[in-house]
Amino acid sequence: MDIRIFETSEELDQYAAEIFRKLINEKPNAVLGLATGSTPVGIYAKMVEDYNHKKVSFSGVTTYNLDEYVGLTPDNDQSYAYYMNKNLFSHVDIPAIQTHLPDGMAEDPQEECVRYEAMINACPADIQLLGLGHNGHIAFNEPDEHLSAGTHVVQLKEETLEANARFFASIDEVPKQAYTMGIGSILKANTILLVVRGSDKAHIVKEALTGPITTQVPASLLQTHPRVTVLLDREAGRMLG
Ligand SMILES: O=P(O)(O)OC[C@H]1O[C@](O)(CO)[C@@H](O)[C@@H]1O
Repeated sequence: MDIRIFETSEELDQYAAEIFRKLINEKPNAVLGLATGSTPVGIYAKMVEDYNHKKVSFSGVTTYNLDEYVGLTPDNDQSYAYYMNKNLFSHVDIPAIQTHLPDGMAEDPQEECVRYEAMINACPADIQLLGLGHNGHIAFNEPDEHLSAGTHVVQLKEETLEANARFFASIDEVPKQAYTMGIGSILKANTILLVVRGSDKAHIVKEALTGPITTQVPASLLQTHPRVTVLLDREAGRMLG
């Protein structure tokens, strides 16, 4: 595991965007696994900057997002489809047909999971970007006695609803269910890029990266992957020896 700690968020964003730029320049038809939440916003901004400076083109790239809320339409400003358009897709030259998220409005959630999982399996990610939840969740794989390997619908934990309430008018508006790639789907990526910021995540960073591998800390399963790069700001990395 390659762990890097950055003095500033700007340096972290720059470094992460460079990883994507190099990959895409070497492999223009790269498959990117993408994440949402507050963590990757600055990284996407740098990727857009690189595109504007003609350092990279996304025209051949395919993307798969980790998750989506159940019941939100793509034009709902809290859906992850909306987030991706706002932060990345609408600013670069990626054709919409090459971008994929679970369909929050699918009529049959079970069928939607099967459809999404089949797509990911047919096209494994060259790189998977991940944020980290305060309880150790990755995508929406919440701590539990058992974790699912494939794409599935999850019931979000109270702490996740609380953490994500900041994006909604009130906690009651946060959808209670979400589609998420499973841990097995995530671990199929060739390379994993875990990004964490902030002092409030220092404890879970230490637990996930150096503690026992347990389903109670879903991110700890990343310790089993051969190619993981972890980018931390100084605050998130403060508890690592
Ligand atoms: O980047 P944030 O907003 O702290 O969120 C961390 C994690 O939580 C989620 O947003 C889901 O709650 C993930 O998609 C993300 O990786």
